[in-house]
Amino acid sequence: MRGMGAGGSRHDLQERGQAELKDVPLSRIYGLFRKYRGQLTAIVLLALVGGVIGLIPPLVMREIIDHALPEGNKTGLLVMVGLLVLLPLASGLLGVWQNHQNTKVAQGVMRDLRQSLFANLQRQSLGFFTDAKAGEIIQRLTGDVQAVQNVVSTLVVSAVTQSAIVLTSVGILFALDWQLAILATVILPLFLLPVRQVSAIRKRLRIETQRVRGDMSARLGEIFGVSGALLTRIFQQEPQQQRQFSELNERVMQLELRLNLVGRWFGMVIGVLGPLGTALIYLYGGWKVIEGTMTIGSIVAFAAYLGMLYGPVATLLNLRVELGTVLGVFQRLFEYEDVVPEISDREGAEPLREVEGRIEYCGVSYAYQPGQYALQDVTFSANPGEVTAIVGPSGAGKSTLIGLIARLYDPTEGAVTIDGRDIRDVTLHSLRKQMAFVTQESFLFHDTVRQNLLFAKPEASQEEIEEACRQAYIHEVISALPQGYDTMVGERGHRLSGGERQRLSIARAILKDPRILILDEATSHLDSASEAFVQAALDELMRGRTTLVIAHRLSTILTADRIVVMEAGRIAETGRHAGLLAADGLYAKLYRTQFAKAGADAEAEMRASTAKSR
Ligand SMILES: Nc1ncnc2c1ncn2[C@@H]1O[C@H](COP(=O)(O)OP(=O)(O)OP(=O)(O)O)[C@@H](O)[C@H]1O
Repeated sequence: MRGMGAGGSRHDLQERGQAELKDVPLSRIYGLFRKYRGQLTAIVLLALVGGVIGLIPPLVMREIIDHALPEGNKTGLLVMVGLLVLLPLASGLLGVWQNHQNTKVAQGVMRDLRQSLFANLQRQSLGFFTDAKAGEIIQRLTGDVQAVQNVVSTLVVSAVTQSAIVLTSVGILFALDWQLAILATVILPLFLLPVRQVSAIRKRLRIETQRVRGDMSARLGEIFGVSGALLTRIFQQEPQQQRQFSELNERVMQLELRLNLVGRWFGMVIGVLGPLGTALIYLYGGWKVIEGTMTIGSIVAFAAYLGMLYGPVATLLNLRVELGTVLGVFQRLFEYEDVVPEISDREGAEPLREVEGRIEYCGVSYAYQPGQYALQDVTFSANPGEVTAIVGPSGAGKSTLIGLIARLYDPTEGAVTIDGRDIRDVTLHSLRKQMAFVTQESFLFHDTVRQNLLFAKPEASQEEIEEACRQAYIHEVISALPQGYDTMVGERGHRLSGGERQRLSIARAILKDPRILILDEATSHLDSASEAFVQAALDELMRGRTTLVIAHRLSTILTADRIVVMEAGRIAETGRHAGLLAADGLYAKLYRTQFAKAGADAEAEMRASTAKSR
């Protein structure tokens, strides 16, 4: 199956909330953190020191109550109070530093992960993006990676330091009074039992909220993208979208409310249980004080320690749920890292040097899905400098055919060669350097006109850019824009007209100056003036290059050196216009239904506009 990787095929990529330890190789997670292990050790040590410092104040209070006060020792009192001020200060300062180090490590790991995922996504062939949802890719690269932040704070720091704090506190409790300590260690887990239940509920709610929020962003992206906004208005779907959105919106609100309410209840239970524990300690401990077997200072210290234990114990109880979530995130990220590109350089692939431009398809078949052939046994050649027009009904396999020459896909059977070399034997970079694609949808990035042009040739000078634009009959239009070549083209180039966008993408191809040109002529009808400009620009572009063109224009098929007629994935006929017309086959039928009509329409429009201008 295409796209199979160690993490499975891209079709298997799923949204998972939780994962088990056995599902995720820990060594791989460790690998991500390895280069930060020095910093991590420092973080854990700092957290331990901070935690231990935090444990001292109750002992100081015991000293004040049991010794300084009864003995009237003012100096001792001053020293102890000083300690009560300084200790939290020291632990606070350590906390700031440690938190900064935490974030540094987490951000470093996140940066490395994003970089590695981005690089792997860039290597993927087109098929990957046809199947994956853009929103999901963005979610993994931003949202999921963000979740890694929790790993450092939750797992590394919490697990180690909280365990240390709990162990030390329990040790101190036993040293203070072993009977009371046994009582405390028995009642504490009872009080904390609801914590697990509540956090499991909160976790579920949080995952659900994130999912609904994700849906909301995806919907908003579609609805308010220029194409979506246009479609909505044309089909007058505003009220329906309003309704759908308000449902989602309501759901987000309800979920957030429930999440908050569960949180509040939880806070309340802890708020009540905490003092209840303290009350029990005072009851039992107070009894012992009255009987003279325990000091007042010890009870105060004891109660303080007990209060300090709730947080860390709750965190430790939650650790399994947290660990599951974190592992789930890593699992999803590793899946993306593991998708093996379908198309990549073969071992020992050599660069394709300057070519003459002879293209041959030798017995090429291609199936998107096993057994379902979009192309079957296609054989033809395109001579250097000639124009080969590909025509055929919708779904005949024309786009698939031209995609193979740039190795957007590799043939299931057969081979495509350039100047006699199998294109799978040369490096992808050098292959694609030899060709330019002008597609139906002239995609432009949300950037300036200049940057969009430089995409084809980053080192091009202003003169080269302008020359290419002159040849594409677009220079005048650009010069008349408010900031000329520095004007932003708007989302997907929607500031420019369809014809202008096409000419800009033609200028981009001219700038690249390739030997091989792949064209997918737009089916949309431009007005005759625009059409004439686009045609003139295309003629300029095709001159002297080997051109494969999915033809929709009459002029293209009339002047083509060869016409390849496709039908249901096979070549039905090849030849030139006159010969094919005479043969009275599929081409003649297509010509009568599509091309002759398109030509007549264009001619009529041309005549009308000339009459009007007179
Ligand atoms: N990504 C894909 N996955 C599965 N099948 C596909 C995919 N892309 C195209 N196909 C199928 O392959 C066949 C050929 O499609 P192709 O786009 O090459 O036709 P076409 O001649 O360019 O059509 P049109 O003129 O309508 O653009 C069609 O049956 C189509 O449904």
